[in-house]
Amino acid sequence: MDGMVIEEEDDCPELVPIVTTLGPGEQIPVTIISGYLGAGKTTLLNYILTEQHTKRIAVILNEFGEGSALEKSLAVSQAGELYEEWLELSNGCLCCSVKDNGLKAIENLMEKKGKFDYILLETTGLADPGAVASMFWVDAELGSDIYLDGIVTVIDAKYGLKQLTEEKADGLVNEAARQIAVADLTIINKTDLVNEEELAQIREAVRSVNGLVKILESQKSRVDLSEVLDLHSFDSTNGAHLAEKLQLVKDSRPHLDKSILTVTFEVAGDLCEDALNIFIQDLLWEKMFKNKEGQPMTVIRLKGIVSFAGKAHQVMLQGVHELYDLNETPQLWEENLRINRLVFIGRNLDKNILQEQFISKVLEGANAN
Ligand SMILES: Nc1nc2c(ncn2[C@@H]2O[C@H](COP(=O)(O)OP(=O)(O)OP(=O)(O)O)[C@@H](O)[C@H]2O)c(=O)[nH]1
Ligand SMILES: [Zn+2]
Repeated sequence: MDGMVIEEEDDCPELVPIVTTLGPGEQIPVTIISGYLGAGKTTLLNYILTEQHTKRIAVILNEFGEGSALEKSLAVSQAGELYEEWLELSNGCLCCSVKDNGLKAIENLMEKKGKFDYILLETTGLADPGAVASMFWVDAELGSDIYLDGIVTVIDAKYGLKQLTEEKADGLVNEAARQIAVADLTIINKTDLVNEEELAQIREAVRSVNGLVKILESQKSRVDLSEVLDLHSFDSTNGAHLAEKLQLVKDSRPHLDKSILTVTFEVAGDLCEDALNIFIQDLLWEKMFKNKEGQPMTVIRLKGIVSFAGKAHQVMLQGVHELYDLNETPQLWEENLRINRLVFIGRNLDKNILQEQFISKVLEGANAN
């Protein structure tokens, strides 16, 4: 090796060309499993692995090891058999680690072990699942083999309420509330530890944060897996299902002080597509909208079905943090029944202000400019 420059061993898993053996539409779903410390995430993973025998499932666990080193375990399960591979990641921050290395690590593993049918990703208890979700979402646009199927948040029936009401310094968003805000499905676990009244309280608190989320209850994270896997939460071919759901959403009562909550409204008519993009960007990126107290509205999750002038099909709107997407669904509008429905989950949201802005800026014909 005389005279040769030896490159430092990189912490990054080696780069592997992505050989796509999957046909179109054969992408692999990723379900993100989030939840506060000790809520029952690993218990849920283990339950899925023992119950689900027909799928080859890859599990990504993120646990903090000694010091700042994060050890990342990749395990593959088939018919309940587990084998593991360890990846050392230099970065203590999950979302950054995943952003830089995670997808490559998954693709790398698939190279070596063959394709999986499903990927489960357990985030650490304090992680923001929205940040992890965004990473898969961005990649989906780059034509990845992997797509985000849904975000599942496990909640501790006994301590969940306390975790939700914990005040954060400097106006930071409570992590437990954030995890519920971005979830497609929540599982209130450890129901054996509470009575009916306590269970009703936590259920109500979850609903007050996220008016759209499905709520299951469990002991030892035992839930019907058909309610957890293959949710297709972000799939525009699922537009009819979302449209139905949006009709049932109600504004949530602020349950907790300064909390995250859900607001929803519907407006009949056609929208201007460019104006909608500007409205969403002003809201998500520029944080231009303020509530009556002058605090900027922060949207964590956004969903909607909207109607564009001249388009026969319904369009699905999806947003997580600062990312959003508009996709045409297979659903056709019924003439004269074009009703835009939007649901916003976040902080400092003022429904009336949002709705007024939406009508004056985005609705065709109502435009004052
Ligand atoms: N009583 C009771 N205990 C449970 C239930 N589900 C899980 N546990 C226990 O709660 C503890 C935490 O469960 P985990 O599945 O490790 O929780 P986790 O969310 O993965 O925890 P972290 O990864 O440390 O954040 C374990 O001791 C479980 O056995 C339940 O339904 N009832
Ligand atoms: Zn765990």
